[in-house]
Amino acid sequence: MQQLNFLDSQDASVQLTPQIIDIPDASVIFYEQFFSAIDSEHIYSELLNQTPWRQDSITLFGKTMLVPRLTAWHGDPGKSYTYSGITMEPEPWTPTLMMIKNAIESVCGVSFNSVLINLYRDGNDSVAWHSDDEPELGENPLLASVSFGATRRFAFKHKRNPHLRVSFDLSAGSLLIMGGATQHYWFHQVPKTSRNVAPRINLTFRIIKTFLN
Ligand SMILES: O=C(O)CCC(=O)C(=O)O
Ligand SMILES: [Fe+2]
Repeated sequence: MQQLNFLDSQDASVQLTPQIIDIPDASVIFYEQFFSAIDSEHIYSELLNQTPWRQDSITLFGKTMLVPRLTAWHGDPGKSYTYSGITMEPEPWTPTLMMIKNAIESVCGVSFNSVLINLYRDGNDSVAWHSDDEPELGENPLLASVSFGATRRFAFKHKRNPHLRVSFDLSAGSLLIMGGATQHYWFHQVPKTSRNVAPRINLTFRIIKTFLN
């Protein structure tokens, strides 16, 4: 088995047993502690300092507002991505991002070509109900979501039966994998919280399709 706590090989506190999030019409797997606490702290401060954070705005129903979080987009050259009307050209992979990508690819069994990074500065930052179903992600996208920094709540809501909801905490070092029909049938969100929370960084690794793949 591959050594996953690659930054500090003395720290064996990683959890390599996946949990299945048992919801209908979806394929969701969760590793509560994929990266150790020590590795997670290290990765968090590297990402916080090295990432070219952007503050985007979106226009909805003629009203322009700031996106309630900072974002960055890294990936292979040419894998541009349109997200809520914003087209992003990818920044290059950094050694930190490559290390995370290699670690998660070893359990996902695919090769990701891009990553969207979100910085939730405090409890006022959030991501509203959505599904990652943009056409460039393909029919049944596989998304791997890694979190560092403060713990935030993550929730799923079924599109056809909104009473069907599941939520759980994403803490530092966790890995959530969504595949199969998940994006067809479910929305997800990270709601605002009135609790006094420190910043959180989330990365969603994605596969952007082009005419070549
Ligand atoms: O921050 C998270 O856990 C989720 C982010 C997300 O859903 C997205 O960027 O599409
Ligand atoms: Fe998402």
